[in-house]
Amino acid sequence: MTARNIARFWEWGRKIICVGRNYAEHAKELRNAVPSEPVLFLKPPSAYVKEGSPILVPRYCSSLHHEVELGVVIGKAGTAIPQSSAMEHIAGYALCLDMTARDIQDECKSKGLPWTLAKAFDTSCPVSEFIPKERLPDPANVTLWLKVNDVERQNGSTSQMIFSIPYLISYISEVISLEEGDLILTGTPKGVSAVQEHDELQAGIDGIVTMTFQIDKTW
Ligand SMILES: O=C(O)/C=C/C(=O)CC(=O)C(=O)O
Ligand SMILES: [Mg+2]
Repeated sequence: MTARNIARFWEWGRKIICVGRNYAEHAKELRNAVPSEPVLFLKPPSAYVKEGSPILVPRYCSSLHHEVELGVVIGKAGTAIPQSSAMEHIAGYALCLDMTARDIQDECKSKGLPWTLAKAFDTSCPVSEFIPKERLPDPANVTLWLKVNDVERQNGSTSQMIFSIPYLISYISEVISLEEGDLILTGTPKGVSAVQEHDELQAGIDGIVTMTFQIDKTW
């Protein structure tokens, strides 16, 4: 079998594990309590979208929100990984968007239902190019930003995360074994807002990566 290229992790069909409410200011802007344990949910591999293809608004959604997040790409499989060796399991990073059907999420929350329709639809996980680990030596201190039609909406540092990357890898891998090519979305800083058809989203990590996506309708 040909060796797969980790730089094209989004083609591997591996799982996407998302962490929610990992920034206190974002938890507060949505009137949520700051969590004492990580909040986890999943996206399927069909959620991936790369630059050049549009982010699609699900037919049933009337409030699609952007959430810019640092993604961690797993390079070495593991179960119950100790925090002390967690960083050894990372191959690299990607800038990611956790696109969220906020109206549907609110409805799910009020009914006590899972967030699948709000978080796991096709194109709900736009990703940048792969960032090799060596290019981001201090992932706990990088600034993520996002603009909609050239207006800045999000700008936050990963230093504001409640749960660190080693803690998240350890916590997740106690429950869900991590495999090479898996992606962990580490949560969004404050400033999430709604986008419309034809909007242009630009996001970046200064000096490391930028990416641009257009919003389109599903039909
Ligand atoms: O609980 C809510 O109202 C919303 C939570 C999220 O969407 C969590 C995230 O995905 C995040 O914090 O990044
Ligand atoms: Mg999120």
